[in-house]
Amino acid sequence: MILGVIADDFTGAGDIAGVLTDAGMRTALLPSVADVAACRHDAGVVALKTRSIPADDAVLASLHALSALREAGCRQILFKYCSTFDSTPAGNIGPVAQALVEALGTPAAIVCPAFPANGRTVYQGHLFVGDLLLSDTGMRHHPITPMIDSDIRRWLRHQTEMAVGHVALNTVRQGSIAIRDALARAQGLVVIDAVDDVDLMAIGQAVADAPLITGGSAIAQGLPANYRAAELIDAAPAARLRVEGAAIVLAGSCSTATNAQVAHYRRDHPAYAIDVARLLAGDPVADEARAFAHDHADAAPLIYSTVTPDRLTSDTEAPGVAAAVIETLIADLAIDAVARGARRIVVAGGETSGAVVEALAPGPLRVGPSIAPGIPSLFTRSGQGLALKSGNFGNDDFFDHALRVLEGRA
Ligand SMILES: Nc1ncnc2c1ncn2[C@@H]1O[C@H](COP(=O)(O)OP(=O)(O)OP(=O)(O)O)[C@@H](O)[C@H]1O
Ligand SMILES: O=C(O)[C@@H](O)C(=O)CO
Repeated sequence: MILGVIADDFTGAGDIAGVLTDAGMRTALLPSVADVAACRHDAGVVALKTRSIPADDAVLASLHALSALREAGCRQILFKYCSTFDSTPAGNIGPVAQALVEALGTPAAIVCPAFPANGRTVYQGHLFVGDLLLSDTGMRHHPITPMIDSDIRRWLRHQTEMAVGHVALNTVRQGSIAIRDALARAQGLVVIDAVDDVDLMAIGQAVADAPLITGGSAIAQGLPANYRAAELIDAAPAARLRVEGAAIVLAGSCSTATNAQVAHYRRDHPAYAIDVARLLAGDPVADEARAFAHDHADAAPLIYSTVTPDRLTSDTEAPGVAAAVIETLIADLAIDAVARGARRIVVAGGETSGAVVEALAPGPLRVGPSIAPGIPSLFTRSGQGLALKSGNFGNDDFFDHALRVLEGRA
C-alpha cells in the first residue's frame, strides 16, 4: 500500500475512497483496522468512528490505525476529517493531528478541509459553505459538534497546544513550489487556504513528500498524480458494480440537507418517523419501526429520526444520550433488513452510517460509481449495495437517485 488514510467517520471514508478511485487509484474501504494487513490495493482507507468520542480514545484509535498502515508499507498518511471541520473545542481534530505529527516525527502538517465541489472553501483561515461562514449555516446547530466558529486556526488552538500556522491564498496561487517553500518554514498544524480544485491540485503537488497530510476528501485529488509521476501506480480500470433487489432508507442525520431529502422522499414513499421522546421513555418504538419496515419492504421504506434543529432541542433534553439510542435502533433495522433480503441500503448521516456498518461488519468494501460529489456507491462481498451519505451532502432527490445508481439505472 502506498497511501494510508485514517478517516474519522464512515461516510468521510467513503467520500475519500471515491475521490481516490475517481483519480485512478485502486482503493479499498476498510471498515476495521483488522482489514489493513490483507489489503493489496494502492490506497487503503480505514474508517474509524472517532469524530465524536472522547479525544484520548480518538488519539489511541488513530495511532493504532497508523501503526497498521505503516506496517503495510504506506509511504504517506492522510488524516481525513469532515469538510465542515466537525469537532468541539476539546477535539478531536487537533489532538489526533498532533498525535500523528508526533508519531511520524514530521515538523508540520497541513490542515485543509476545503471541498469546493460541495461548496466548502477555506479563505483567510476561515471555512465557508457556499457564500456563508460555516458558523452561519445549519452546522451551528449540529447535535454533537455545533460549529460556532469559522476561524479554523482559532478553533484548532482550543484543541491543541501545538503551533497553528496559516498559508494564505496568495501563496497558494503562486503554485506548488511557493507552497512547498512556505510549508518548509512552518511548524505544527498549518491551515492552508483553498478555494477551488486548482488550488487543491497545487497543494497536492506541494505535499508529495510530506509524511502526513490532514484535510477533507478533496485534498486527496492531487495525490495519485504524484504517485503516478513517481511510477508507483498505473491507471486503475473503473469498476462497474451494481445490485438489484429490495431497499431501505435509514436517516439519522438532522442536517439541513437531510431534512430536505426526507421531506422529498416522504412524498411518494412509505415513511416512519422515529419518536425519540417515546423511544427514550422505553415505548416499543423499535418494534413499531421494524413492523413498518416489514409491511413496506417492497416499497423502499424510509425510517428516520431526522428533525429540524428547533424540534431537536425541545424533543430531547440530552441529545448525546438520544444519539446512541437512535444509532443502535437504526443499526438494528439495517441488520434486520439485510437478514430479510434487502440488497440496497441508503443511510443518511456519518455517525449513523458508522453505526450501521459496524453492525453489518461487511469486511472490505469495493468502491463503485459516484452517486453525488462526496458519495460513492459501495459494495459488500455478500452482495449488498450501500449508499452512505454524509449529513450535509446530496440534492433533495438524493435517496431516489442513490437507489437508482446502486442498481445501475442512473
Ligand atoms: N431526533 C434526534 N434527537 C437527538 N439526536 C438525534 C436525533 N436524530 C438523530 N440524532 C443523532 O444525531 C447524530 C447525527 O449525526 P450523523 O453523523 O449521523 O449525521 P450528520 O452529523 O448530519 O452527518 P455528518 O456527520 O456526516 O455530517 C446521530 O448520532 C443521531 O443518532
Ligand atoms: O468531508 C465531508 O463533509 C464528508 O466526507 C464527511 O466527513 C462525512 O461525515
